Amino acid sequence: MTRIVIMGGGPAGYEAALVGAQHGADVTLVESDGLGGACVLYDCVPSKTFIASAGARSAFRNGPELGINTGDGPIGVELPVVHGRVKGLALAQSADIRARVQREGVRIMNGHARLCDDAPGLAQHRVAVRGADGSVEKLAADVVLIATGANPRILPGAQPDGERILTWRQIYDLPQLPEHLVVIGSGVTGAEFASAYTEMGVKVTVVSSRDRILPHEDADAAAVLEDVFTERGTALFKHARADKVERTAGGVKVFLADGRTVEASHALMTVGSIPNTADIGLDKVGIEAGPGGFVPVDRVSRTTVPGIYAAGDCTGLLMLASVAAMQGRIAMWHALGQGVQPIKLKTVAANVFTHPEIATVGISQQAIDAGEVPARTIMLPLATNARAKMEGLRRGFVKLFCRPATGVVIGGVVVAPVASELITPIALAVQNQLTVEHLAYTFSVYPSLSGSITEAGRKLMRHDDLD
Ligand SMILES: Cc1cc2nc3c(=O)[nH]c(=O)nc-3n(C[C@H](O)[C@H](O)[C@H](O)COP(=O)(O)OP(=O)(O)OC[C@H]3O[C@@H](n4cnc5c(N)ncnc54)[C@H](O)[C@@H]3O)c2cc1C
Ligand SMILES: NC(=O)c1ccc[n+]([C@@H]2O[C@H](COP(=O)([O-])OP(=O)(O)OC[C@H]3O[C@@H](n4cnc5c(N)ncnc54)[C@H](O)[C@@H]3O)[C@@H](O)[C@H]2O)c1
Repeated sequence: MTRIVIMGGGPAGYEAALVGAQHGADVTLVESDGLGGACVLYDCVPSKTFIASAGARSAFRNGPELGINTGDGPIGVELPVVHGRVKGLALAQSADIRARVQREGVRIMNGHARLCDDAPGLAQHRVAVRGADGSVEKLAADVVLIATGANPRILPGAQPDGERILTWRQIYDLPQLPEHLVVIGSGVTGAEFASAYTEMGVKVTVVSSRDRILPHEDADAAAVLEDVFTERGTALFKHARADKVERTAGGVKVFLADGRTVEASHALMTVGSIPNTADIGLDKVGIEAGPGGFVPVDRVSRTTVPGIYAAGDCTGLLMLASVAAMQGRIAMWHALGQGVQPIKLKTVAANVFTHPEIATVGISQQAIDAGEVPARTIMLPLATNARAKMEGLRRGFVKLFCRPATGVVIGGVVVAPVASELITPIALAVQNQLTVEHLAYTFSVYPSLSGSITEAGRKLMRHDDLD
């Protein structure tokens, strides 16, 4: 029986454990915190739960326009209830995952795992597990999966104190909403929290080292979000690198590299993550970490050392829970001799949970504009969609990209309140190489936002006829 040791119980680790157990392997999963990993306990699940509360508050904004009276004062936020719900849901999901993994016959060990081979180049590997009481157990393994995830990056001049200078993992302990929150970093994490706190009625300032919010996302989508921020009074400092953050009598002061300063009541640091790879014995097996400390892997999750695989955020491939889980499963299928398809990042659907949401799949507009990929494109503003008008939605759009000659769908972007749901038909088309004709002939419900997707298909199809 193949002995598998998995280091880390996030989506990469626990999904791999389930596959290993399903294929009859002897699987041990070592986790130093809780099952579900940082994803379930501190990052993805808590943030999306918090954002759900923020969204519930924003739902009242259109009330008067739609003839619904929501009273004169602002809509209140019961923060202890919001935070209690966030933490409760995270713990419950972690417990569900633990129970499921245990039910499948996986041995779960609580402790810190470290590779401890006597020398690099051995066919079998060993993992030392240090428990909370200091005891150490050494496990022999035919296959090891490194799935240790990542932690918030800390700026040397901005040490989080959990009170005023915060990482995104500390905000759920705040007793009250900040009076004025400065969010440092405008990647996906920064944008999501800036949007959520804005929707909660908090004054927010975003400090972005780049020329815009969401520098890695679709530029038109980011422009919509910037418009929304402007409308809601959320300030955006561009080309602004934070050097340090200091506590003041009443809050925090952020010092920007160009000499400007920003004062606020609280600072939220969202300047990226660093992989948990420093103390896991990579040197013992001869794995050299790549730039930024990430473990280099190929598309079937192999490291440079036979028998040792890596998956998830510690590889830095694409820091998403869905990608982590798929990398973990692929590692197990490969290790256990199952037929396996290498991971294809071009078919990954992703969503930024701002208000409105921004969902993407496939080839980006940027790659098309740069001439890297030939494509025909269409962008339909939601303002032309009948359902959007009924709902009072003015912002947002659907973009669709297809191959010039064949009309095969190669990507798309949706900006809408529920873009995370609307992207699926486009993702389905990209994954299965469907054409704009397939979309055009698909019945969408009338009236519906997804009608804009089938209409985009029709618009691109008509181009075909004219070619
Ligand atoms: C604020 C935020 C929101 C996000 N929202 C989304 C989202 O909406 N959708 C999405 O797809 N992705 C989201 N992500 C990304 C997603 O959380 C990560 O991609 C995902 O957590 C990666 O899973 P993982 O298994 O690699 O690592 P993790 O979830 O980090 O799990 C790794 C686990 O390994 C454990 N560990 C570390 N070292 C050791 C060791 N030596 N021994 C034993 N155990 C160890 C850790 O305790 C941890 O529990 C978000 C990220 C952030 C920061
Ligand atoms: N909805 C989701 O799926 C979701 C949500 C959150 C995070 N994630 C994933 O997690 C990963 C990390 O995202 P992230 O946003 O946490 O990190 P990131 O590294 O993508 O963004 C951090 C940003 O902070 C900026 N920055 C760094 N130092 C700075 C400084 N001193 N001053 C001002 N700005 C500074 C960087 O330029 C960068 O734009 C991404 O791959 C993302 O997709 C996904």
